[in-house]
Amino acid sequence: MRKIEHIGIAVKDLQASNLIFEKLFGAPAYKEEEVASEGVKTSFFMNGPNKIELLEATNPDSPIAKFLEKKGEGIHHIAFDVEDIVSESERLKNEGFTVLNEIPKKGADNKLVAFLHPKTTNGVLIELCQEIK
Ligand SMILES: CC[C@@H](C(=O)O)C(=O)SCCNC(=O)CCNC(=O)[C@H](O)C(C)(C)COP(=O)(O)OP(=O)(O)OC[C@H]1O[C@@H](n2cnc3c(N)ncnc32)[C@H](O)[C@@H]1OP(=O)(O)O
Ligand SMILES: [Co+2]
Repeated sequence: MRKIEHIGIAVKDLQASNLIFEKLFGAPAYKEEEVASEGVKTSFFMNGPNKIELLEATNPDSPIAKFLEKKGEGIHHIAFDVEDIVSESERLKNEGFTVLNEIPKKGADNKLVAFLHPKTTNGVLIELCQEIK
């Protein structure tokens, strides 16, 4: 695992939250993207070297819809940049973490992604991200 790639924030209304984060950072989202397989609409902001991903649910079975129901809006996951997502997932599995998808999935912003169950990471959902070259 290398640096933090992004922090994911669950929101109820993406457009309303875009306005809040645009005011916060003084610059608009550089990208909006729907990822149907995850049941989310996303927007991305850069602030210096840091990336923030806002996520709104697009259906009631989405992980974001469930999270909002249980915990409300707020930080949903921390994503780490990895060079090789398959070998890093394997390493983490061998260390005892529960890898939720051993076959990486296509995420947003040109990434392959895999998740570690928050029950094995002190209650924090961890996303691994490998850039698709
Ligand atoms: C846009 C693509 C991608 C990107 O490119 O960046 C994304 O970021 S996609 C983000 C959305 N996708 C995911 O989150 C996929 C991974 N998540 C999951 O597979 C599930 O959400 C889960 C973590 C396995 C939980 O699912 P499930 O067991 O069905 O939900 P429950 O609501 O019953 O929760 C069980 C348990 O886990 C706690 N929980 C759930 N989500 C989180 C979270 N984000 N952070 C911390 N804890 C979480 C939940 O509170 C429950 O705890 P207990 O009540 O104590 O049992
Ligand atoms: Co993410």
